[in-house]
Amino acid sequence: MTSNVVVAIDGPSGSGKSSTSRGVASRLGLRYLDTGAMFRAMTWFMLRDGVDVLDAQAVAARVNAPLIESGTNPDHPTISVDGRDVATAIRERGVTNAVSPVSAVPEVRARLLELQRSVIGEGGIVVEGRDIGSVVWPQAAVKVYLTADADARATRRAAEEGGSDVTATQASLLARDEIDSGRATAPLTMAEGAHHIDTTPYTLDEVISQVVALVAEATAAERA
Ligand SMILES: Nc1ncnc2c1ncn2[C@@H]1O[C@H](COP(=O)(O)OP(=O)(O)OP(=O)(O)O)[C@@H](O)[C@H]1O
Ligand SMILES: Nc1ccn([C@H]2C[C@H](O)[C@@H](COP(=O)(O)O)O2)c(=O)n1
Repeated sequence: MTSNVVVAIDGPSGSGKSSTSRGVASRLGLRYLDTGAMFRAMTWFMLRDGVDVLDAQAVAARVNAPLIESGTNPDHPTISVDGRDVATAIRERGVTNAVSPVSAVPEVRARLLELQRSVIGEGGIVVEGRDIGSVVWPQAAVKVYLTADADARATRRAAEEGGSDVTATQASLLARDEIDSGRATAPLTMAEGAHHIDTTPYTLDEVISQVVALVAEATAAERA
């Protein structure tokens, strides 16, 4: 009975959205959509095209040019731009530093919103980002807002990157949070009806189990 469910997972940078969402989708046999990867793919395209990413008009003028495609298998998610696999390229520092200003351009959000909704379609999917429960799919059966202390987020991310400097990593995460929370269109916010999970004291497996339990509860309530 979870087949058409939509699970919306939002939260600040590095709070555990991707790992939790993939784990939940895998356990429940659902699809998975990483909307951050779509914004990163758009940013990668702009940088490759030589667009000044701080010039909102220049970004808006090119917004319809790239074909962005997301594969939704949680065990092997993919992302491509004009048929080219950009899964690794979109995680590079240049994209990470430019993605928040590009994401604040209303035309970028409008184009990707349409794409995100078309992928969600009939449901059966875990979708993660910043505005999924508030804007993209406010009718989601389960909405989760993940957070973690800035120290925990930076330590986890630095370890994932193979020992990056924790202080610099934390500064980068917090800078993105500030732009993502402060933008005029679809800012990062906890959606109405969302369950807040502070992941700081929990292992990834424990957080996945908590979300799986919320999905079971919501789908049981729907059946009753
Ligand atoms: N509950 C947890 N306990 C310990 N480590 C965790 C937990 N959740 C996630 N992690 C680890 O923290 C790191 C960041 O997690 P993840 O990439 O899922 O965050 P995110 O919110 O999707 O980040 P971003 O917004 O930058 O895409 C990863 O290395 C992940 O394995
Ligand atoms: N729904 C979303 C998802 C992502 N973004 C922007 C803001 C993030 O800083 C950036 C990269 O996302 P991440 O890979 O860190 O999840 O994309 C957004 O504005 N809305």
